[in-house]
Amino acid sequence: MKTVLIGVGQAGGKLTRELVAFDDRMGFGAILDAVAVNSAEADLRDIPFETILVGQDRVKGHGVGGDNELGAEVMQADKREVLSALDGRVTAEAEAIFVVAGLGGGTGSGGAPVLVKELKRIYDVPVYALGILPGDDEGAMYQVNAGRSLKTVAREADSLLLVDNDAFRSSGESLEQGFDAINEAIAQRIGLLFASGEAVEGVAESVVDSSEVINTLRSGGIAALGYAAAESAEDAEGNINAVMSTTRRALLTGTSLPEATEADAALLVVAGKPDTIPRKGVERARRWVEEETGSLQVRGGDFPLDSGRIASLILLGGVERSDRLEAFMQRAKDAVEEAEAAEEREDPASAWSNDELDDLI
Ligand SMILES: Nc1nc2c(ncn2[C@@H]2O[C@H](COP(=O)(O)OP(=O)(O)OP(=O)(O)O)[C@@H](O)[C@H]2O)c(=O)[nH]1
Repeated sequence: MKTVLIGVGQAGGKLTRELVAFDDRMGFGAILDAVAVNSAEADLRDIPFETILVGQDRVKGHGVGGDNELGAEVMQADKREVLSALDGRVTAEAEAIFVVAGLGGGTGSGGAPVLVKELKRIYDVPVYALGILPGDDEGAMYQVNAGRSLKTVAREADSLLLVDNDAFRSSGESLEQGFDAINEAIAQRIGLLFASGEAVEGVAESVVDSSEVINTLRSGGIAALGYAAAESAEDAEGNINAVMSTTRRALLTGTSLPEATEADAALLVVAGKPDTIPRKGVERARRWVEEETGSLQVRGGDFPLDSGRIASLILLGGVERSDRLEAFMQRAKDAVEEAEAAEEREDPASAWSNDELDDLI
């Protein structure tokens, strides 16, 4: 799927940089172009593609300090600059636009929904968001920002592909220490998804096409991506069980949004050397995904790749009902209530000016 990426905020910019690096390293050519947008000048310094500084008159290049309403305002005020930087980058070849952002901060969390809405008015290709959820142990501000941003982005975008930072975290490591490794892991999975419609090697009928990705995301709402890989056997027959077990692991323990298994639609992509991909194993795995997700729309396809490993990549569309998401929204709602209670303690009159309390979930 030929894609144009827009990274917003620090996390958005770093993850976009990682995605571009992975696509280059693998020689896929699925990412047509990328830009990074931020209100913090320092965060744009290490970005090797076009950058746009927003909100300079308001925050003087210092970022919005986690204030996502300010993040939305500066994006709204400077949207013309961002959109004109995209001119000529979203070419006729582009099949999708992805806005990439951490949902817990200020610039990405506030700015991404504004940008998605504008892009949808201008372009005919689907506009997706790739949103990063804050870890469990991040502060209340991050949870509140992410709860609000998630709702708005999911409404505005054609689909919001969610990545939970906790899903990729190694034990004993702080979230910050792990960011580089987390970004690499996410970039590998999402990068394979972008490339999986590109069919670099092989032209068999079973090869997955970009339209399968788009159709899986068509139901809108929230999406997740699962991945697992194993050593490949020499031939297809020897990989029947491997495909089944990588598919199970991809869905049950390898998704970007843990415990998201119920879905409206799914796409199972099996990547590996064409003559080692077992038709029987792929069909069996696809039926298993159908049962497990409860979806009758499970698409499937191969991703021919010259590799000694065999991998399952599962894209899930419409995972709003997942326990993990409900738990997160509850966490965000609790954090909002706590913040409002603290505000009321300081200023009792503020209780009457606030109507957002019950609107979060
Ligand atoms: N996966 C991942 N998450 C990150 C990274 N950096 C920050 N985050 C997460 O993103 C959220 C913070 O968003 P940032 O992108 O740093 O903030 P911002 O959008 O630049 O906004 P301001 O700094 O407030 O202007 C937190 O929940 C972090 O856990 C990163 O490199 N990778």
